[in-house]
Amino acid sequence: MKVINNMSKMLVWKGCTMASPTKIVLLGCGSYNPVTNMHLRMFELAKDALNKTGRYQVISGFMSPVSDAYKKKDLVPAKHRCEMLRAALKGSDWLKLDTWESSLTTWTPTAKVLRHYKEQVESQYVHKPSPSKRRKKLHNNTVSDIAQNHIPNIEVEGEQVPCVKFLCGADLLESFAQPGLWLEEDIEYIVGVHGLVVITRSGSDPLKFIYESDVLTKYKENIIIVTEWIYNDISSTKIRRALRRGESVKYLLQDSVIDYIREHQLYGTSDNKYINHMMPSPNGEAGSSPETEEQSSSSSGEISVILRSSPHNGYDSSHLTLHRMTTTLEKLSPVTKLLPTHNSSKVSCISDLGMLVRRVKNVRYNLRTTLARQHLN
Ligand SMILES: Nc1ncnc2c1ncn2[C@@H]1O[C@H](COP(=O)(O)OP(=O)(O)OP(=O)(O)O)[C@@H](O)[C@H]1O
Ligand SMILES: NC(=O)c1ccc[n+]([C@@H]2O[C@H](COP(=O)(O)O)[C@@H](O)[C@H]2O)c1
Repeated sequence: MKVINNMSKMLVWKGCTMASPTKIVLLGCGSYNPVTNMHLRMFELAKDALNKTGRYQVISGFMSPVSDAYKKKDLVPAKHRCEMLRAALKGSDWLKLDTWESSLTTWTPTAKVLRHYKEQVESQYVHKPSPSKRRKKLHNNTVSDIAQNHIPNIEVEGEQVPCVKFLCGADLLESFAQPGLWLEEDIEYIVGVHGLVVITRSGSDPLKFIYESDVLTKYKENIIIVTEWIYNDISSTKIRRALRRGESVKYLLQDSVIDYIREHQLYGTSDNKYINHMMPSPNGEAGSSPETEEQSSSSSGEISVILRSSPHNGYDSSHLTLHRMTTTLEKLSPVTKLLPTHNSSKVSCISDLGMLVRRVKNVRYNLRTTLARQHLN
């Protein structure tokens, strides 16, 4: 009983009661180029941590991709980044995409995005539409919303205006110290008015960083650090690199995002048609009807053999099975005494651990076209 009494005292002292935790809307800003599982997980971590305090109740999370005007290296158009987010968020009932920031033709500092968001949330409470109207608008956030510049509606109960908190990784927090990157007054506004939820990231030390910053120390009560104990250093940069190199990104991104990337040939995947999915079954058949494509370059006399996971790839030249192609290659190398050379040729193939998969990427065999054809046929 004593414990409970002490606890309720503490909550009263903080200006809260167990019955009325502060409602929180989490806003994450980023490039989302592309959105990774870690971007999504950040929201889950933050929600759990805030709800567990008993002082807060997270009611919604919004992801706001930066506009094309940010001009970050390798940034694909906002249209694609929004679509990938939309696909990734289909599985969540509380996370949503906000296209307002990405729709602007100029880059918007994060403080301004937060201010805009705060105004939107507050205006929804002052002019609260009827629940039926709100429900109607809620799932209507399509790419065309970019033109409408509206913020998705927030499902709320009661009259308490939620607080908008900024969710970020510890690396973003530490970027506050980069000269010229953030305005002092913006940092003060973000931390002082909204507050931060910071997810730890490898190589960062947010506590030390806060200690070393006067402005962050001043508002340290408004900063909640959430430790990610399940070490996870996925970053969009690493994902783009893997895609560019034709490496699998499965289980790092949502499958729907991988499908979108492949369909639109983003991040250099047009050169690497095999980007995921293709785990052969134990009997040697690839799981998703792989196809191989033989292509020869008449000018150089070289041959490229490319595995494709798409069942309809638009080519009509002969298709080899995965197994046959692998075997053929293994036979060819010793016969022709041609070793893979690193700077010419392009052969992508996979074989298995128990049976097939070994993945050989971007290895080029200097084979004469005639010789290759003779052996392949
Ligand atoms: N693995 C991670 N752990 C913690 N925070 C992360 C992680 N990945 C991204 N974030 C955070 O997600 C937000 C959006 O970041 P952004 O889209 O720039 O992702 P990124 O993966 O860091 O991108 P890039 O690698 O392209 O710089 C930022 O606040 C960033 O700190
Ligand atoms: N001064 C600022 O408001 C400021 C500076 C740098 C990055 N950001 C934001 O941080 C987010 C992540 O940016 P990066 O992908 O460059 O880490 C983006 O939404 C970007 O707009 C804001």
